[in-house]
Amino acid sequence: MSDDISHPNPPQPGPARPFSGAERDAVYRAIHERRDVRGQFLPDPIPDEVLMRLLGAAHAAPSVGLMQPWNFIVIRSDAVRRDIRAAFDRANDEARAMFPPERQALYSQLKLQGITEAPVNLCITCDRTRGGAVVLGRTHDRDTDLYSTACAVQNLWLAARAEGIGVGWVSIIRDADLRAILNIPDHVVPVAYLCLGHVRELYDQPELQARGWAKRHPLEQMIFHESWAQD
Ligand SMILES: Cc1cc2c(cc1C)N(C[C@H](O)[C@H](O)[C@H](O)COP(=O)(O)O)c1[nH]c(=O)[nH]c(=O)c1N2
Repeated sequence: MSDDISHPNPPQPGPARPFSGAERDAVYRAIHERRDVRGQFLPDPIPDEVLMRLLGAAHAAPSVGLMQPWNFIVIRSDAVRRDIRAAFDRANDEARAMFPPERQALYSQLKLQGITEAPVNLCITCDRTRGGAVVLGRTHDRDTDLYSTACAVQNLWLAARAEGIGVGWVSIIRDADLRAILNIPDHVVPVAYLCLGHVRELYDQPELQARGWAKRHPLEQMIFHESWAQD
């Protein structure tokens, strides 16, 4: 059953305007040159209009049923960033201990956050109640609101690369600490805690790969045809 047929004046799509070669290259460049930034933040403030463009990119993300479940908690205060940093330090000690002993020395050498160096921190949250009890597209997978919020994070991350702003995602924090420090209510999930700031230098590959912690897999290994491939 569709009510489109009886719609007196159905909306019509406009032309799919093609990208020029340069525009297309710029999109791929942002994708491939985006990096997770931990140690290269400059102290220069991020102008409000730049931050608003980044938040506009996040807010333009796809979302299940157009739910737009996100909010953006903008954090500039030294006191809050110090509290978050302390929460990270506690969690990072726990995290290190979870790895096999032979990996712990290398883990200790990794810088995994730039919370106090980055002039802006941003917590992107997901309000699981937005849009009411039944949301189009979320009926059979409740977590699609969380996936939508991750799409917003990635939009911001790519736009930031184009703006010369580095972004670092910090997930080594206990959920309860984040909730307490930022006063986040129970029906809202903090999806991403991000550090933002200008950067002059970026790695040309994932820093975890450059430091010998992990390797990027070849694309060919990730593609299956018709069904999950057996080994
Ligand atoms: C959900 C999620 C959570 C985290 C990350 C990413 C994502 C997607 N990453 C960054 C991650 O290590 C990085 O993206 C990969 O190593 C690939 O590097 P590039 O992003 O290509 O530079 C990350 N990095 C870090 O130093 N501390 C962290 O807590 C996290 N947490």
